[in-house]
Amino acid sequence: MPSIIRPHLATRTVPPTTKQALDWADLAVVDLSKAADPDGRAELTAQVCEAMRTQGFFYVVNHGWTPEQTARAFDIAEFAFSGVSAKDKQAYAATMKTTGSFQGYKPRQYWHIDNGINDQIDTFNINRDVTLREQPEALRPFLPELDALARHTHFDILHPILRMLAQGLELEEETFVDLHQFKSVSETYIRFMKYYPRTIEEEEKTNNVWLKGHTDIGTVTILYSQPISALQILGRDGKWRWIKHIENAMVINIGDAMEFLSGGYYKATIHRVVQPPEDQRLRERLGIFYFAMAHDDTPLIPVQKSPVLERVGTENRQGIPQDSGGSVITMEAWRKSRTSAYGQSRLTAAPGGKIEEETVQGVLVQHFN
Ligand SMILES: O=C(O)CCC(=O)C(=O)O
Ligand SMILES: [Fe+2]
Repeated sequence: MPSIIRPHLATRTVPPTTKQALDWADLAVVDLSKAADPDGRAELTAQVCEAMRTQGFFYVVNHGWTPEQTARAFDIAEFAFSGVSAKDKQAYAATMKTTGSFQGYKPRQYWHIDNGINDQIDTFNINRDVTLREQPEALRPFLPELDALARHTHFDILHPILRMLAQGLELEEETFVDLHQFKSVSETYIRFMKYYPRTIEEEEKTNNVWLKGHTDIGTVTILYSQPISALQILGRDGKWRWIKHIENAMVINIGDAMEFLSGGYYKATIHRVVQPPEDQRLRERLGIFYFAMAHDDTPLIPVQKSPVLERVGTENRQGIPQDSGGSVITMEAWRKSRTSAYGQSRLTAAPGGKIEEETVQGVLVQHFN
């Protein structure tokens, strides 16, 4: 393989982890190097399925990407915000409302959080096929590295996880991989995300919530672990717990689309982002994510012929998404409706005041404060 030219970039100083004792979520750590042989895979499958049926989140380590490669990816993520002009960010703005796609730059303050307060988050999203759209000139020299990042995450992390999720349903191993080909019409994309510290008023009016509790739209979300603590998951006991940073690990969770495809066997876990603990409060928080979606034309109905689903039945918390005529909808229709509504739609407060709701394609979607 020809080696990739790596243009010079400033090296980010990685912020220290918090010293505070937080109520950490106790998540499984999956050693992906064991996936190479069948016995190891069987062991991991049991671990992954248990994690998905209980916590809904787990870590992946030994995934074949070095700490140096991860650090470089964060340097590029930083540059995507600091090295691209405001004019270009506007020229390459994401058009969620009109296209239902997050591709491009989302400016700060686009999403409503609570009580009239909007987000302080920049996002930049790029399809895994980095050639699909034109990108800002400043970013073009980094496209080969972004391509490598997407391919690594897709083939070395996403696909092994999808194989285990299929095996957990006693399906043919490639069932979900076949719905997530790298070369396909689908939205699967890299996201860079930068959170900025907020004013006291913003903190007070949102109860310190930076990104409302939600489930992800797609099938599998892969988050590059980073040191600023702020991500929390909602436990089955109704308690929010913090996700702890593990160096060079990935944090994995599934989204709505996998919940639909698995007939509710794997559940999309609710998570949110809150103000970091005191010793990290003034820092910016930079994130890298890989949001996987099934091929655009995939109908979001439970996969057929799963002996597990035949035994336990499908119990889908959210039901099956369908259009106004009652037809099953596709991944494309789901992601577009959710994306255009997100942070913009009028939500209805559910009794108790903590949850707001909306109906998207016939399915109840909840947002937590
Ligand atoms: O910033 C994080 O850690 C999580 C972000 C998130 O949940 C999302 O973008 O869907
Ligand atoms: Fe999320």
